[in-house]
Amino acid sequence: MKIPYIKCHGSGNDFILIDEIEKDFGFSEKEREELSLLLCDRENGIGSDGILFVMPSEKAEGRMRMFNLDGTEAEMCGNGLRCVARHMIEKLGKKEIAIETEKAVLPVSQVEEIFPEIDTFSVMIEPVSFEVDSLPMNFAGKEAVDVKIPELSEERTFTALSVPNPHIVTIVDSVDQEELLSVGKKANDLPEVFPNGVNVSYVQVLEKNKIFVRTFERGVGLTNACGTAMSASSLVSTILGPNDLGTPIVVINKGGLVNCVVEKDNGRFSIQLRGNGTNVYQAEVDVDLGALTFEVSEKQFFAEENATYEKLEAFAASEIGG
Ligand SMILES: N[C@@H](CCC[C@H](N)C(=O)O)C(=O)O
Repeated sequence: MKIPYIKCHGSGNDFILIDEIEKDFGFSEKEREELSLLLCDRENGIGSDGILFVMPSEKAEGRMRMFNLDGTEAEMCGNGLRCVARHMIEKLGKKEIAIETEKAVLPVSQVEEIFPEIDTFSVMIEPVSFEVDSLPMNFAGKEAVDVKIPELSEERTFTALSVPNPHIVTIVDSVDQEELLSVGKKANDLPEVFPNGVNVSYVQVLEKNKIFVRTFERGVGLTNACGTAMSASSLVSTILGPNDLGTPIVVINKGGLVNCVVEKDNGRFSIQLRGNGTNVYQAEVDVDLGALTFEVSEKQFFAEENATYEKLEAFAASEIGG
């Protein structure tokens, strides 16, 4: 089976984008899982944090399904949605469209650059809920805001929310990556508390409306960035920290930076996530799922936009002393 794909990323959170609108491969659910396991593998595969399947939709201009590196499907993917938004916006020649995701049809658009020469895409992150049932999380209370989860840490307090994939967020003085790795692993090996697993983020407030976020992603591990996690972290650091509603919050991550605007309307929160959707290269992969082998054709790199992105990356690194 020959599958054309685009290797792309949002803030260094990298994906294999497969356009099923161009060609219907008729993938079964098992094949989507197998493709993710085979192709995302960092050692023996193409290597990526997940696969973005772009599909036809009856409700919007397109549909996104996102599978993690471990073959599980996520309800939502913020960085991935920006890549899909870019792909569909360029394909249709429109600036504003809607994309169907697992839990909602979401508006996406091309917006003002957040960094010089970086084509910027805005995606709406919703529905947002603090109800523990929405993650789900087993907890003695309807919400878990700034609470201890003794199974994870004796000291830290966490806030649980779905956006709509499950997240817990803690605000720290400085991000300890080893601790995050250990807490992330524990949280995803704790079905009695998080039956579906959970994304875990450590957030450092750099200044008002500027934060640094590191995330242990469910189904992947530590990634350069997680769009829904940066959105969740912006919201939590607005409620519990100094950030403002309705104002762009600069979110620095290991792979770059994004802006998040947290809004509250009629008691309901939503978040606009704005950032890059960068194409690294395009190629074709010839996959034999029976033999679990594949071969990649010659890659055509998008050299100019990758060079431009390096400037943003260098700037983001300088913001955190890297
Ligand atoms: N990196 C993504 C989120 C991907 C899904 C996540 N690992 C999950 O299982 O919920 C993002 O940018 O939001």
